[in-house]
Amino acid sequence: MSPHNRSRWNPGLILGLALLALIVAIAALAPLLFTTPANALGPRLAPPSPEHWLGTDAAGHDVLLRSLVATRLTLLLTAGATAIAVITGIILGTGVWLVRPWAREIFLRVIDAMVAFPGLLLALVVAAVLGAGGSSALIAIGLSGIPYFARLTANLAAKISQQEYVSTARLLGVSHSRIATRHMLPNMAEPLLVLAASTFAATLTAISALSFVGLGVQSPAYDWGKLLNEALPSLLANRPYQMAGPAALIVVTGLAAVLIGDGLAGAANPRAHHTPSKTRPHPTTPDQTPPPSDEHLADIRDLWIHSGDTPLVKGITFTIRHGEILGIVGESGSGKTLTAMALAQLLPDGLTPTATRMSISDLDLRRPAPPTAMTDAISLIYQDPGSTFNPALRMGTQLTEVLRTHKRLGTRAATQRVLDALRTVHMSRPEHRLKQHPHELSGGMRQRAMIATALTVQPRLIIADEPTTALDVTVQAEILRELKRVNNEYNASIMFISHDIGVVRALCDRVIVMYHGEIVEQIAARDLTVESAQHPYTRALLHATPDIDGPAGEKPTPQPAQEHTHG
Ligand SMILES: Nc1ncnc2c1ncn2[C@@H]1O[C@H](COP(=O)(O)OP(=O)(O)OP(=O)(O)O)[C@@H](O)[C@H]1O
Repeated sequence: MSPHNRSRWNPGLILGLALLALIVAIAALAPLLFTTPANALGPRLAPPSPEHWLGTDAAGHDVLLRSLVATRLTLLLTAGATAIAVITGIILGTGVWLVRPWAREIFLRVIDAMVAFPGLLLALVVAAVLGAGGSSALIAIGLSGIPYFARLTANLAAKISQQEYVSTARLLGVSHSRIATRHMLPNMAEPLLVLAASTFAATLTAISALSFVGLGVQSPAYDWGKLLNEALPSLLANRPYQMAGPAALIVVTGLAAVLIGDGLAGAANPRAHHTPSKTRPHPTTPDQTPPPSDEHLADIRDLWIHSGDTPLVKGITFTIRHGEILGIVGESGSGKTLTAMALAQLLPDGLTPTATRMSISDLDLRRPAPPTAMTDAISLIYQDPGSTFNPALRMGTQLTEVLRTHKRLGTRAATQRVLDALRTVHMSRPEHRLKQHPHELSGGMRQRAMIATALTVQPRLIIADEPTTALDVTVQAEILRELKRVNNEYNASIMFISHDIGVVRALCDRVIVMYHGEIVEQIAARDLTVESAQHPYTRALLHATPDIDGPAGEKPTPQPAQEHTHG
């Protein structure tokens, strides 16, 4: 989509709406005004003249008047068939991502097979079975459009279903229908509108084609396709003007649909109305009490994660104490994220975890845990604050969702809790933020909002997976300070995944070094120096880290991390 399409009223949309208004006006008025003169018989096969602008047909009907009268029936048939294809296609295409993986595979293969079958041929078969006529054409073309639309919707939904806000909604136990309607469909609205508009244009030609070959609308009714059919002998006899009326109306209507789809797509995109914010932080005091402290919070023993027969994480064992910040470092692909996702029960399809023990307090994470228990146990802060939130929903709706869904708080109480948390993490103008969409907040603000969400539910473990990698270096330091403060003031344990040894050393108490799916070293953060590290891989990592010269044994305040790339 080009940038100029992102304003609410763009020239394409205006032109499309004007053309559609014209066509709809013709559809509404022409049958009322011209049915009788369109049925009147005059001279046969007359050329264009002041009385008959586009001439007359073989029976002596005025071609222009019949083209105008046919508009209503053609539009109704096209709209009906489009509605069948679009609505059913959206339901199927979104639904496949909400069912179990094996059922999804079957559905997708069936849809693929149906897409491969030529749509018009399917429509011909259906029309032949149901008998020729307008309503059979409507059903036939509608049905033949479903697989195509379902496949496109499924492709869009595939991407959205992997977004972190959908994972989070699943983690929170939000119902399938709600995930589909609140989280997935609004984020597919833009491409779906464009697709619906092009489907309308394609349906128009398909319906007209069926009538043209004699399987659509039957006499005495007529649509544009039927008029083209009747004009065919004239075309062959060198009288092309008899086709001009229906042909021009088909082109204009199709053009209107495409222009509107493209224009609406720009308007439907919430990011199109971005107003950057210019406010400053507004610090206030926290009002929450620390949870009680025991010894070990998380206990993971012999955790394996397999993709088919391939082990990706190979029997790792570690614990996290209450109030501890555990760093996990290691090169890209060493299994850091998968370990975290296994704890959160959010491993991608196809990956299987096994462990002799995997628990947070008394919650056994080897079995599906109830959503409320998971919410109390774990909060996630992802790397990319841009995809953490649903771009179609206001921050207030998203930040209060967990409190409304799981803590059963009313909207007012939930909002108050969120506001307190936002103030705690030094979010500027928190009331205003709740009314904004995620794209209106900077990356740092979105990460603060994520930390605030963690504060509102007070989980026992916060998993932060490279939470500052996507941020500006100055913002990184602030976010790290907030994490440290949350840890200090609320005794929240944190599992902090990072590539940045300097940050890990500054922030964490203890560090796990991972390499090829195994833990090669567990070491106190203050010992994370070339001299103290035991394993050659850890020493190699430390050698490769330029900013590790802080005084050993002393824990510095988190400093702005070096900018680094994420593998
Ligand atoms: N869905 C999946 N299917 C198969 N293999 C996967 C899947 N997800 C990750 N892997 C593989 O598992 C290994 C560990 O991945 P993981 O994302 O945990 O690494 P990481 O240490 O977090 O890396 P990074 O720092 O780049 O995020 C990698 O080799 C990766 O290619």
